[in-house]
Amino acid sequence: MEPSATTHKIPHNHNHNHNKTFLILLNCLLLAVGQVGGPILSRMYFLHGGTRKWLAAWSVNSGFPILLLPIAISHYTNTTTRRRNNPFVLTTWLFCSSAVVGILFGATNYFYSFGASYLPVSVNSLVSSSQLAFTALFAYLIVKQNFTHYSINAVVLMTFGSVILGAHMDGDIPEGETKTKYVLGFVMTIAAAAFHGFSITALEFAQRKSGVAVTFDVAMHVQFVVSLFATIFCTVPMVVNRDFEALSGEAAEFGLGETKYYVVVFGAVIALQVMVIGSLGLLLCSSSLFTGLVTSLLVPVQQVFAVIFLREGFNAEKALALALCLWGFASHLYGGYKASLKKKKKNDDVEDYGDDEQGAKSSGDHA
Ligand SMILES: Nc1nc2[nH]cnc2c(=O)[nH]1
Repeated sequence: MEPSATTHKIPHNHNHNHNKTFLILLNCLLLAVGQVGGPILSRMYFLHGGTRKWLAAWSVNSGFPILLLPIAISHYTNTTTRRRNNPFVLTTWLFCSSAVVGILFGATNYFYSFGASYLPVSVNSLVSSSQLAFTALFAYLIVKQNFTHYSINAVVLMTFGSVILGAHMDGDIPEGETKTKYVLGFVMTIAAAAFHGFSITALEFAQRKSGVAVTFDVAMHVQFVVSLFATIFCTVPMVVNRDFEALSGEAAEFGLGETKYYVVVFGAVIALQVMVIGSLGLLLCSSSLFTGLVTSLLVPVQQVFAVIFLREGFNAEKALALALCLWGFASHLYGGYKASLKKKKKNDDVEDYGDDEQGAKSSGDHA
C-alpha cells in the first residue's frame, strides 16, 4: 500500500464535497429568502392597486446589475494574465444558450405575474409547484435524468398537492374577483410552471453540452446573461405600454401610500434577484431536478408567510398539499442518502481491492 496516495486523495475529495455542500446550502438559503419574500411583495403590489403585469415580470430579473459587483471583484482579483486580459468567460455556445434561456424566463415571469395578479399567494405558489412535474419530465427527456423509485414518488406526491388545490379552488376566490379571472390566473400559472421547468432543464443541458466547468466566474456570467435577456424581453412591452411613465401615477394612488409603493417595487426587485441567483446557482452546482424539488419544498414555507403577512386563509386542502410536499421531498432526500451510501460502499470496495493489489505488487500506481 502507498499511504501518500491514499492520504492525498481523501482530503481532496472531502474538501471538494464540503465546498459543494456549502455552495448547495448557500444557494438554497438565497433561493428560500427570495422565493418567500419576492412573491409576497409582488402580491402586495397587486393587492393595493398595482395593475402593471409586465412591471411585475420585469422586476424578477431587473436587479441583475447587482451581479456586476462579484464579477468585477473576481476579475480584478484574478491573478491569471489570460483571464485578466479576457473579460469573456463564456463560450459562444454558452452565451447564446443563456440568452435564449433568459428570453424563456422573461416569458415565464410574465405568466407568473399574470397568475399572481389574480390568485392569492398561497394558491399561486401551490399551483406553481406543478413546475416540479414539468421539470422532471423535461429532465428525463432532455438531460436523461435518472429516476429512482424515491424521486418518482417525490414528483408524484408534490404534484398531487397542486391538483388537490386546483380541484378545491372555489372557496379561495378573492373578494371582487370573477371566476373567469381566477381560472385564467390558474391556467397562466400552470403555463408558467411548464415554461419554468423547460427553462431550467434547457440551461442544465446547455451547460453540460458546453463542456465548461462551473466555476464561480462562469456561474456569475451565466446568471448575468440570463437575467439581462429576461429583462430586455420584459422591457420592450413595458416601453410599448408606457408602463414606466405610468409608475408615478400608480404610486400616488397606491393603497399603502406613495413611499411604500416604491419600497414594495424595489423590495420585490431585490428579493426576486436573490431568488434568481439562488435558483440558477443551485442549478449549476446540482441539477434541474434538485432545483425543482427545493423550489417545491419552499411552497409550504411561502404558505406560512402568506398567512402571516397577507392574512390569507389556511384550510384543510392547503394543509394536505403542504404535507404531501414535505413527504415528497423527504422521499427524495432519503433516496439520495441511500444512493450515496451505496456509492460509498462501492468506492470503499474498489479502494480495498486497490490496496490489496498494491500490497501484492508493491508498486506505486493506483488503478
Ligand atoms: N420564476 C423564475 N425563476 C427563476 N429561476 C431562475 N431564474 C428565474 C426566473 O427568471 N424566474
